[in-house]
Amino acid sequence: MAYIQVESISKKYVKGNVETKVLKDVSFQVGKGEFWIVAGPSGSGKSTLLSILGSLNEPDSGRVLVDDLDLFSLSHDERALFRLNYLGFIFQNFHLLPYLTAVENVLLPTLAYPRKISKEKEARELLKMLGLEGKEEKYPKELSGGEQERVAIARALIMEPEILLADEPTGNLDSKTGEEVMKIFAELNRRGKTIIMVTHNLDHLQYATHALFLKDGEVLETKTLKEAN
Ligand SMILES: Nc1ncnc2c1ncn2[C@@H]1O[C@H](COP(=O)(O)OP(=O)(O)OP(=O)(O)O)[C@@H](O)[C@H]1O
Repeated sequence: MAYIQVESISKKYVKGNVETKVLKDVSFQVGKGEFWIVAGPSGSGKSTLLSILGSLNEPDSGRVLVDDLDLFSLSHDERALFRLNYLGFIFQNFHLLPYLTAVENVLLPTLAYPRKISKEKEARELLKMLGLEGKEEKYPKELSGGEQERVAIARALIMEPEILLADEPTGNLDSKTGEEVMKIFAELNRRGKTIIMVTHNLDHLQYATHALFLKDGEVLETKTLKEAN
C-alpha cells in the first residue's frame, strides 16, 4: 500500500461562464521516504495539485489517501489536525511574518497546536542545523533570500512532519543559493522525509527519487530516477 495515494483527481475552476479544467484524472502513488519533483509548464496545474495533496484545496472528483486516511472524507477540523501532524509547507515567497524574528517565525506552528507546547530549544537547533546560528533574533528583512528560505524550512520542520510539500522553493533564489537549498532538501530526504516539490528547474531532478511531469492538467509521465533510501 502506497504512503500517499492519488486516485483520479480532477479539478476545474469556473469564472463567469468560462470553465478551466486544471487537473484531469491525475493518479500516482508516493512511497514513504521518496522525493518527488512535480514539473511541467506554467499553468499545467502543479500548484493546484500540491494544494490538493496538502488538503488546502478540494478536488471535484477522485481521492487522496495519506497513510490510509481519506483526506476529503475528513471533517474540516480533522483535516486541520492532519495537516498539523503530517505536513510541512514551504512556499516560493517564504511567507515569513515581518514583525517576528527568525526563531519566532519557526515557532509559529506551535502556537496553533491544540496543546500548549514549548519548542524553543528545537527551533534554535533547527536554525543551527540549517546554518543560521547567530541569526535567531534577526527579522526577515535583515536576512538574505536564501536565509529566509531556510527559516521557512525550519518552520516547516518544527512539528516534525513526515511529509514536506514545497512549491517552487528555489524560485526566488539565485542559482547558487537554490542549489544550497536543494542540498538541504536532499539531506532531509536522506533522513527519511517524504518530499513532494513543484519546480520549473529540471536541474533539481538530480536530487529527487521520482518525477511527475504534468501537461495541461494531465500526467504526461512518471519516472523513477533513483531508489529511495
Ligand atoms: N483559484 C483559481 N481560480 C481560477 N483559476 C485558477 C485558480 N488557481 C489556478 N487557476 C488556473 O488554473 C491553471 C493552473 O494553475 P496552477 O497554478 O495550478 O498551475 P502551475 O502549473 O502551478 O503554474 P505556474 O508554474 O505558473 O505556477 C492556470 O490556468 C491558472 O490560471
